[in-house]
Amino acid sequence: MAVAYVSTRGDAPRLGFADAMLAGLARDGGLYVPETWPTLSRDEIAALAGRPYAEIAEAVIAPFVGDAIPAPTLRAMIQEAYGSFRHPATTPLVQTGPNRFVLELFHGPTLAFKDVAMQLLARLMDYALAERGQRATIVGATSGDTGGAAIEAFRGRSRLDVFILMPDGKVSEVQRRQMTTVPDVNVHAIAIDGSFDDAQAHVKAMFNHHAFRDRLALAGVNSINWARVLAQAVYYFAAALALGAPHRKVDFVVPTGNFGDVFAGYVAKRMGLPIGRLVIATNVNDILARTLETGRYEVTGVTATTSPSMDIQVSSNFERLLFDAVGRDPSKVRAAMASLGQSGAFTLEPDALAAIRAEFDAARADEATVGRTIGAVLKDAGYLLDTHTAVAYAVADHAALDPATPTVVLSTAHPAKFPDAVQAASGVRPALPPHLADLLTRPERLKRLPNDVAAIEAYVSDHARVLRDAAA
Ligand SMILES: Cc1ncc(COP(=O)(O)O)c(C=O)c1O
Ligand SMILES: N[C@@H](CCOP(=O)(O)O)C(=O)O
Repeated sequence: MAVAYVSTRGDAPRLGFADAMLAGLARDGGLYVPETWPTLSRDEIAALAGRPYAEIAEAVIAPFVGDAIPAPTLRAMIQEAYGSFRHPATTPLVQTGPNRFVLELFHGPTLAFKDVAMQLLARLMDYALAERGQRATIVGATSGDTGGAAIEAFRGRSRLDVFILMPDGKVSEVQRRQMTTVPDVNVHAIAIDGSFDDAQAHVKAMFNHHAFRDRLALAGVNSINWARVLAQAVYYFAAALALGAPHRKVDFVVPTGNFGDVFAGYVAKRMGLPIGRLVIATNVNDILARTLETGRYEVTGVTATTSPSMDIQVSSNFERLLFDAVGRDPSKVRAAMASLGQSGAFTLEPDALAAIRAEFDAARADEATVGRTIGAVLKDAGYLLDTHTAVAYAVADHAALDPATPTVVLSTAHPAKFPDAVQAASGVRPALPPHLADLLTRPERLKRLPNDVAAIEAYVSDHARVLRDAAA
């Protein structure tokens, strides 16, 4: 049966899978979520043990897609998407200690976990647009990895232009170059004089500017897009199955910024995967750790760290969790988001906080701890962590988790994306894999714009092929 999608703010059309995917942000400013959670039975989960990643992906994703895409077409897209990964397991597990595992999510083309969802999303969106004979204009915000993964996945696609906003000077050189060295005409890398939170706010403002959104046929590739989160739920299944699920529980520790990745773990749990604890690991930009501690979600300034992709204060997907935590009452979500817009904060009701604490723990790791962790894990386990993964590894070291339950630390990026920080912490300078070996000498193309949504809208309007074709 087809699942329908509703907005967390309750005032946008109820949509099917393809429309929700193409919509990105709901028209009321909320995020689409499934109206009900499809589940897999214990036997259905058990039957996936030992199956290839693509088969697990199909079993997890198909119930959310319903009849929007014929099953053989979906299967082919999934197989093609993960065929581009450099590891046969797609997302392999590496044991680094007693009951401690690292889930390597960085074997896709841009060396970050974003590839897992983005390689599939590009195929899903292309298919949906081709079915309708339409084009779209993607606007996205990045703190480093979403942009590169989106550009790689959508480059050269005739139905889509992609405009990515990054905070100028605040992503690593490798991350910047993955966005600026792609010559395809449908790719536009834009640096704004602001933070990731500013970039994300501009993207949401463009979606909430309905005349602009409709004229450009805007689409989103950030985790505001439900399909992104859905594709990320798959690796929780793959990892847990490899460690004995559904016959035993697994805990996950997730380096967190925009709350998409750890929310995907929550989705897997809602579907029936026996996950124990979901641990939110933040760097010193610790809004989520503070929220779980105090019940108050309060935005403060962003501090630059060695894990730049997690230098985020406004965690978009927290709104999806909030929706469930307040009993799916959209008026409560609207009130919280209005308060966030007006005063930069909202307070969780005691029941909502208790519901969140029932599933999640949260803690932060400071810069010194992250550096020490990279050095210690290399020394003790012979394993080189990237800085984001190290945040989660450090949090896992101190979390009150059951030692008898396997702990999986999500490794969201390859260390070679952050060579300076990793070298400073470990003495080892990680090398880029062969397909990116000449990245640092490729010519760059980057547009710099002020931190101003009107200037960004003007640039997108001037360059989007949707409008040029309409005018021709
Ligand atoms: C390497 C890396 N780790 C962790 C995160 C945080 O993930 P999320 O934003 O889904 O919480 C990001 C950014 O999304 C990232 O690029
Ligand atoms: N950390 C991300 C920020 C955007 O997150 P998303 O999951 O909502 O796309 C990045 O690296 O760009």
